[in-house]
Amino acid sequence: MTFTKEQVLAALGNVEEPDLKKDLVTLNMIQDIVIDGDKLSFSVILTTPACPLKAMIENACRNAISHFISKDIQVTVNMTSRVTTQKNTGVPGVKNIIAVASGKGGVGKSTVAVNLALGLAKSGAKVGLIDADIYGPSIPIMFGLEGARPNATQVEGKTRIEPIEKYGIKLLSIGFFTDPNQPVPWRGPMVSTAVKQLFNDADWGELDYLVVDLPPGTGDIHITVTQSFPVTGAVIVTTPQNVALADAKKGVGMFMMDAINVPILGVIENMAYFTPAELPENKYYIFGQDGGKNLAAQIDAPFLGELPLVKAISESGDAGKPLVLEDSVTTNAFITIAERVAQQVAIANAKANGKAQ
Ligand SMILES: Nc1ncnc2c1ncn2[C@@H]1O[C@H](COP(=O)(O)OP(=O)(O)OP(=O)(O)O)[C@@H](O)[C@H]1O
Repeated sequence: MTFTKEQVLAALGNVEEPDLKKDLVTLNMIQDIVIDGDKLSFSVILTTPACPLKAMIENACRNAISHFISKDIQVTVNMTSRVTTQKNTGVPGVKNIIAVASGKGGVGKSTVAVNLALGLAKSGAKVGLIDADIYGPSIPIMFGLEGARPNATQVEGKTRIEPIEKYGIKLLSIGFFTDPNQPVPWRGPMVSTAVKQLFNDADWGELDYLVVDLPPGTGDIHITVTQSFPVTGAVIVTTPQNVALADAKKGVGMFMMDAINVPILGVIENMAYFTPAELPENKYYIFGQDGGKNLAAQIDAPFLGELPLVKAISESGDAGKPLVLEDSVTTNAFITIAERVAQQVAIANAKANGKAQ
């Protein structure tokens, strides 16, 4: 049997990228086509290694070859990825900045930021994490890094900070530079300078995603981060109670202001329901149901998922080994959320680059 590269491209031109609503060939996602007798291999370059549609796209490619050319071709599909970016993130080497925000404190914003960063890294992406929660930096504890001090060197008269590497990601926390027992009287300009240094004076190297844990509410740090660096988008964490939702809405309003204008990648509902460890099938919606989903609908943003209220989440955070690194039902919930965030980043980039319908 003989077939040509042109036939392969024509067949794969029928496979649509479901999020970007264009075909894989137009999007330049098909590469390395090799034909050897009745054997065919090619690569599909996804927009993120955390693509939740990976299996579906691979199947669609196989079906297209079988349907449009022949059932007898032995197809090898190499699913790979190149994380997309917009023109300039303002931090050299960093492709995407993802801000994690909440209206109220204590809703689990840091827990989500940490597990999101590690979930993205688990998929194979290069990830960094900045803890910009100047009022209560909790990331050192969640990584078992209390008291750690990153190395800083002077290069040509400028300070270069080396992010700490743990569990496969690079991280910096404002907590590494402050004494946890001393309330620091941070003032506006000092806060801005300190946070900007975490971005500008650190050797982040090449990163697909830089996740930023913002302080709760809306304030100086939000303005500094969003105005100094082109943030790809913000993820909003809320709990289901009305008070939390009302505050989350205020937070969303800030990102949507003309002067800030950061796309909302979606809403995550944390502590959505309680589930006892011995009865994981049972879900008790003790704080009410669908609050996060309704908020997402109101602001016309994607709903990225629910996380249960489970002891393992707080225990793992306190023990310095975030739950996404373990193997549990809740781990899967975090992984799904990380995939959906990566998907929304890819959509935001495609829109900004005029590549999505
Ligand atoms: N889904 C959950 N189940 C159980 N405990 C949780 C869950 N999410 C967060 N926690 C716990 O709740 C506490 C607050 O979480 P976290 O520090 O992530 O919140 P935050 O919104 O970042 O708070 P802050 O106001 O300090 O910014 C922590 O002890 C954390 O382990």
